[in-house]
This record gives sequence, C-alpha cells and structure tokens, in this order.
Amino acid sequence: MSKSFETQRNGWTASGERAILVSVALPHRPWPTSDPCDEIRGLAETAGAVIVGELTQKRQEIEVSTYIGAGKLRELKDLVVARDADVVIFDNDLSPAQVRNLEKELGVKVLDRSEVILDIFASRARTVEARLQVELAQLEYSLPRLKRMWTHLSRQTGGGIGLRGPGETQLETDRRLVAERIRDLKARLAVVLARKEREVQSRRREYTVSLVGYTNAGKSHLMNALTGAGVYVKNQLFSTLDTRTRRWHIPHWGRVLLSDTVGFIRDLPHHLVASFRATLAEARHARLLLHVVDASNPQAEQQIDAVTAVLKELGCSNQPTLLVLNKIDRLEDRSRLRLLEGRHPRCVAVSALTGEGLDQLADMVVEMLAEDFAEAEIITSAGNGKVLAYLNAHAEVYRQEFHDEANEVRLHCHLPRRLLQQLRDPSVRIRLL
Ligand SMILES: Nc1nc2c(ncn2[C@@H]2O[C@H](COP(=O)(O)OP(=O)(O)OP(=O)(O)O)[C@@H](O)[C@H]2O)c(=O)[nH]1
Ligand SMILES: [Mg+2]
Repeated sequence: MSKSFETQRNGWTASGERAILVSVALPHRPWPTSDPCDEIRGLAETAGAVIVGELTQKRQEIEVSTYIGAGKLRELKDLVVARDADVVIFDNDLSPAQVRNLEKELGVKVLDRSEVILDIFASRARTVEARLQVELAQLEYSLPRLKRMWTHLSRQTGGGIGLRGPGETQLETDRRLVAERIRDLKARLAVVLARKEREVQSRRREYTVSLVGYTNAGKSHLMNALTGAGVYVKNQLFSTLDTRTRRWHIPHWGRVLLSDTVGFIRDLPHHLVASFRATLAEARHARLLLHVVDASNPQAEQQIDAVTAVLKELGCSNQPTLLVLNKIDRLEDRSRLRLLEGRHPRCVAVSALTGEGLDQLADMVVEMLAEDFAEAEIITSAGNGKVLAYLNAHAEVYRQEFHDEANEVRLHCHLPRRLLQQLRDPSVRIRLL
C-alpha cells in the first residue's frame, strides 16, 4: 500500500478518508470520559474523515519508538488491513521519529492530535490574518518533521533544485527555506498584531466584551442571540476562526462591543496558541470576558479548566470574567447545573437557543462593567513622567490640570479599578469620585 502521502504532509485533507482512531491513556493523561475516543472522533469527523475503527490502550509509559507496544501495534496493523484504512489518527502527540516508525510499520499515513487540529484550522482560515497564523503554526510544527515534507515545500516556493545553495543537501535547503518563511511570516504577523493592538486600543473608550470558551460551546450562537448578527454557527468544532465584533444594545443602558473568538480545546498545540495572539487581541484588551461553557456536556468542568489554562497562557487570566453556562435547555435534570453554579460563584445560566437567562446575563454584564471601573482624581508631581505616561496609556483621561505653585498635576480619569492598585505609591494621591 504505497501512497504519496509524503507530498501532502502539510496539506492533509481528510475528505472521505477512512480513519482508525487510537487513544492511549497514560498516568499523567487519563481518558477524560468513559468514551476514550470521544474528542478525537469529533476532531477527525470535523476534518472530514470517516471513522472505520477505534483502538485504545492504557499504559504506564509510552514505548519510545512506536508509542504503543508491539502487541498493540500488530493488532493495529491487522485492523488497518481488515478495514482498508487510509490513515491512523492518534489522540496523543507523537514525535517525528514515532510517526516515521509507525508509518513504516503500518504502511499508511499516521497523524497525531496536533496535526488534525492544525488541519482543521487550515481549512477554516478565511482572512489573511488567520491564514498567516495557521501557516506559521503549521511550519513551526513541521520544522522538526521536515524530512517528509520537502516536495510540498519546493512546490510551494516554485521549484526545489534550483533553490539549492552550494554544497547544501536537499534537507538543509528545506530547513533554510522553512526558516526563512517562518521569519517572513513572523514579520508580517508582527505588523498585523501592531495594527490590531492600535485598533483595539482606540476602542478603549467603549465597553468591550469578548466571548471566549471551548469549541462548540455556543459562543457564535450567543453572539447572534444577543446582537442579531449573522455569524456562522454549526455543530462542528472550530467553526469560528476569526474574531468578529458586533454592537450589542443593552436596553436602558447602552452600547457594548461584543467580540466572538476562536474556540479553545484541551492540549491546544502550543504554536497555535502563540500564533493566534493577533486574533485574540480583542480578548486580551476586553473589559470583560464572557467564558461560555456547554453546561450540557459531561466534560463541562474539564473544559472550563482547559479554557482557563489557555487564557492564562495568553495573558488574560487577570481580566474580569463571567462564566456563562449555556445550553441549559438541554438539561433535563438541573441538578448538574446547580453543581456548576455552586462551584463557580460568578456565573449565569442561559440558553442561546431559547433565550432563557439572556436578560439576567445582560444585567450581570452591566453590573460587572460598572463595578470594574472607577472615576478618580489622581494627583502627582509634575515631574512624575512614569505615572503620567502610564495613565495616558491605560486610562481615559478627561481633564489634566497643572498647579504651578504645588508643582503637581491633577488628572481626572476613568480607569479599571485594578490599575488603582498598581498606582499605589507615596508619590501618588488617589481620590475616588
Ligand atoms: N440546544 C442548544 N444548542 C445550542 C445552544 N447554543 C448553541 N447551540 C448549538 O451548539 C452548536 C455550536 O454552536 P456555535 O455557536 O457554533 O459554537 P461556538 O462556541 O461558536 O463554536 P466554535 O466557533 O467552533 O468555537 C450549534 O449546533 C448550535 O446550534 C443552546 O443554548 N442550546
Ligand atoms: Mg463560533
């Protein structure tokens, strides 16, 4: 069964491919549910694969060369032949050498969890920004696996042989080309990121709220329900890859800018998190995060933890956050909801589908936005450039007065309360208004 998968490495399209799933539980990575393949099945199907078999194994430690043990490998090989599979998908992350050994042994393409997630992202990326981010993540992921993707790369850059430098092997050439492309993508993304940061900063005067959460939690649906926006909603993983911002008019209060964002998942490939910094600029600068959870999912609690971990990695962990327990219409027995509510003091239960709880959500958003900000007069010496620059960068300064005789500046500001903590200094006086 020889296949030309080497040439497709970085552009795997699983449409209709017959896949066997493998999930290995290890002491530090147990199966999250009684159904070990639950999530990888969702990912593989989202990528377009047809599942023709599943195999699971519990191990104390991995087999270094092939991840699974020799007996399990034989069983897997038999299954590949019996089910005429095209691809084997691991729910774990494999090293380049493990992939190579497994492919040699099995005679079919072997993918790991990160690769499937990257593939889904690649097929969903629509905007220039999302494409740049996904390409960067894919190349960084591929660099150590380069041996098998050179044909793809030379195709992309318009011919391989002619590009080779004197005395370079093909692999060295490939490494150099990929490294150059990574540098180029990073430079372009830095420009995008700087523009985004400026845009987001210019919205600082507005009330900005970001929807974040596990993939398929119902963020886009909630966005539509609140703003009437026509955002793509589908029962699949990672349907939203680009941030969209819409106006949300909260009756008797005012306007909020609401952003929808890319969904998170457990063990999100590290490169993907890092490269999605531009897309998540909205979330980083939002005055309030709405962390949406599918309360009907038995894994709700683990998904909350996974999202919290990614938020931390993105530098969003100190932002005011309201947990939104969504899809409560699907809960026949509400005792599970009570459990979640008991564990998370700041939460609200809603259904984006039926509209239940949305008024209460709006009330809590208003309450949190108001409580999170303060009006204050800040008095400091005219020479305190550091504090003045800090306030001008992070607060909304309405008025600034110099008092020559005391050599001080008085600034009348609207600012997040947490900044007040950071201004605590003998040289600064704060008067709340
Ligand atoms: N029953 C029910 N289904 C919901 C509710 N909210 C969303 N859904 C469904 O859940 C699925 C996922 O919804 P999305 O809004 O696309 O989820 P998302 O969080 O934006 O997902 P990603 O963009 O993939 O991160 C869709 O099939 C929705 O119809 C709800 O309150 N109740
Ligand atoms: Mg979405």
